[in-house]
Amino acid sequence: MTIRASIRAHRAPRPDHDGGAPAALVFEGVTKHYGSAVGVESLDLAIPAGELVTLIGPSGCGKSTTLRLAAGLERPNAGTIRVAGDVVADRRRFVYPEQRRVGLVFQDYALFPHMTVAGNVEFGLDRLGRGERRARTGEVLDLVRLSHLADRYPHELSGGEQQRVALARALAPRPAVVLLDEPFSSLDESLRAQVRRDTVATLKEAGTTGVLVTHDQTEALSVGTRVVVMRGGVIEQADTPEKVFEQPATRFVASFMGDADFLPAKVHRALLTCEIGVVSTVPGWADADVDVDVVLRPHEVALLPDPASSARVSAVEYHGAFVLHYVTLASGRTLRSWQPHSVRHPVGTPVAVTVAPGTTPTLLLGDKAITSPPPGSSLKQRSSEPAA
Ligand SMILES: Nc1ncnc2c1ncn2[C@@H]1O[C@H](COP(=O)(O)OP(=O)(O)OP(=O)(O)O)[C@@H](O)[C@H]1O
Repeated sequence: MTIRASIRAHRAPRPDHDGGAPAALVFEGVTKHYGSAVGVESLDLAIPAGELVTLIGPSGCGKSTTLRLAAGLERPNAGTIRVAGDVVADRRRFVYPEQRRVGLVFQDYALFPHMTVAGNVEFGLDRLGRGERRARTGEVLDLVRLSHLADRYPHELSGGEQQRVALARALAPRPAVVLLDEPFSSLDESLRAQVRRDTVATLKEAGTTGVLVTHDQTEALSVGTRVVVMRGGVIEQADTPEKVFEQPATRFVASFMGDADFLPAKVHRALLTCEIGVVSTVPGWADADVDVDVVLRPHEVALLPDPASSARVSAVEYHGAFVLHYVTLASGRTLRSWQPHSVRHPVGTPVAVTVAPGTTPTLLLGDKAITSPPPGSSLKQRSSEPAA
C-alpha cells in the first residue's frame, strides 16, 4: 500500500466528515502545477473542525501552495477543495477568497498602516451593521487581550501585539478555518514562544480550526494536534505529533522530524540486533529472519565509559541543558547520544553503547517503516520451501 493510500484508509469511513459534521477543510486529489514545477500532487487531506494542523517539510515541498489553494489565492489544476462542507474549488467551481470562510495570518501580518487596531479588525466585517461590527470587534480584541490598544496604529505596537491584531482580524468574521503562514518567524526567539502559546490558546478558545505552516520541527510537534509532513508536493505522513516522532512512516520523516541515526540491523527470532548488540525484542516476529535498518534517536542512546569498547567519543557539543556526544563505532558509523548537562565524556573516551531501556525503535525496509515481518521473511516459510 502506498503512503497516500494508507493515509486515505486510515481516515475511513468518510474523509470529509467527522461524526456527521463536515470537516473544516478537505482536499481531495488536489493537484497544482506551476508550468513544470509541482506545487502539490494529488493531495488528500481532511481536517476536522477544531483541529490545529501543522504543515511542515523542506523548502519547496508545497506548504504555501496548500495554504494558498485553501485560501483561494491559487486555482487547482485538478481535485476538489471543500471548506465547512461547501465546495470552493473543483473543475467547474471557484469561490473567490473573500467569499470563502477562511481567515489568513501571514508572516508580515499585512496590517493596514493607516488604520487603527480597531479599524484593522473591523475591515473584514463590512457585511455587518455598524453596531454589530463594533460589538464583534470588541469581542475579538478581548479574546486577544488588546482592547486597551484599540485606538493605536500598527507602528505603535510591538511585533507580538501586531501578530495578535492580525489574528483578531482573521477571527473576526468567524471563519471555518484560519490559515497561518509562518506567523511567528519574524519574532525574536524569546517572544516567539509566548506569542505561539497565546495564538494556540486563542484559537482553542474561539474553537476555530487552524492550519499553520512552519519550518520549525519543535513548533510543528508542540503546537499541532496533527502534523502533516510534506515532501515534493505529496504528504509523507499525517499523524499525531507523537506518532510522527516516535513512529515515523518513512526514512525521510525519521530524519526530518528530529535527529536520527540509522544502523544496519537484523531481526532474527524476534531479537533485533545491530553493531552495538541486542537493541530490543520485537514481539510478533518469532519466525522472522530479515535485514532492516534501525532508527536510533540521540535521546535513546546510552553511553558508559568502557576501556574494552572499540567505540570512541569523536566529538562533544555543549547545548546548555544537554550535551550531545558523537560516537564513532568500530564500523566507522556514527551514533549521537544526548547526555545530561553534568555528563561529559572527553573526545577519545572508549564507551559502551546501548539503547535506553523501554525504547521501541523504528525499523525500516528500504525507505519505509515496517511494523510486521515483510512477506518472505519467515523462517518457517523458508524451511518448508523445497531445496533448489
Ligand atoms: N508562482 C509560482 N511560480 C512557479 N513556481 C512556483 C510558484 N509558487 C511555487 N512554486 C513552486 O512550487 C513548489 C512548491 O512551492 P511552495 O511555495 O508551496 O513551497 P513551500 O513548501 O511553501 O516552500 P518554502 O518553505 O520555501 O516557503 C516549489 O518548487 C516552488 O518553486
